[in-house]
Amino acid sequence: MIRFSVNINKFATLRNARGGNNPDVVKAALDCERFGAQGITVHPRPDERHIRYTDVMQLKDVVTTEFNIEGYPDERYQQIIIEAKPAQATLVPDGPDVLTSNAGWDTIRNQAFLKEIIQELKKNGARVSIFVDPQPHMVEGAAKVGADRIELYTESYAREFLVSPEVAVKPYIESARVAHELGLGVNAGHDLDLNNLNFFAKSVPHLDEVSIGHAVVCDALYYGLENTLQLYLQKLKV
Ligand SMILES: CC(=O)[C@@H](O)[C@H](O)COP(=O)(O)O
Ligand SMILES: NCC(=O)COP(=O)(O)O
Repeated sequence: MIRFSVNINKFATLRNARGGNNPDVVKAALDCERFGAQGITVHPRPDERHIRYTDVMQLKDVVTTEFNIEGYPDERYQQIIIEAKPAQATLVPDGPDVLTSNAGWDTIRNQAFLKEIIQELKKNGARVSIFVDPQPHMVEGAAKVGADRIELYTESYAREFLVSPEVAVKPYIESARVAHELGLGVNAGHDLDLNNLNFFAKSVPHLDEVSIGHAVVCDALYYGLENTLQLYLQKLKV
């Protein structure tokens, strides 16, 4: 079974646009769980443009599915992991000023840094996943630094899917195989949507989890949140 984690960042973007508490991000997380999500993902960025530190601290007490916290592992992020104790910590190499995540880790160049951070995060009981491009040597690097899982960065899949789904998915199939052989779990995310998800889920072996946020919230505007989550869950039945 491929697990579906809903990234709730964009609920917070909408809330922050008016300064009040509408939509209520905690309620959104609980509703996503009620409608079938098997995990809740957040990516609290340093400028708190969507998820805030205080959201994470409220969510940690109420999320009953897998809580996944993404972020660049600076001191602020490490402190969040210590306090929130999520089931999964997903390390992303984003600079503080990026619009959204735009690359995977260079697991070779950052070997020493990642090794040390991962050891520390694991002391807090978190499973550690690292965000990588679909390149077998980066997956091998992820195993060497002690990650439990990789998250395959699917932006290029989503873009190239529009031209040729088979070509787009090829590097992901290869990377997932390598990860599995090395004993790593396989997550995936970024720009997955109702059009491209089923082909990805059917094609990529050993897929444990996808995290999807932006498209879920866009689709919910048209179909409603409960229907939208059901549509995504259907696409993951392979
Ligand atoms: C790590 C990742 O893949 C991202 O998709 C991320 O969580 C999205 O972040 P934003 O919602 O800030 O664009
Ligand atoms: N890890 C990817 C994620 O959480 C959501 O990415 P997106 O669906 O908002 O692009």
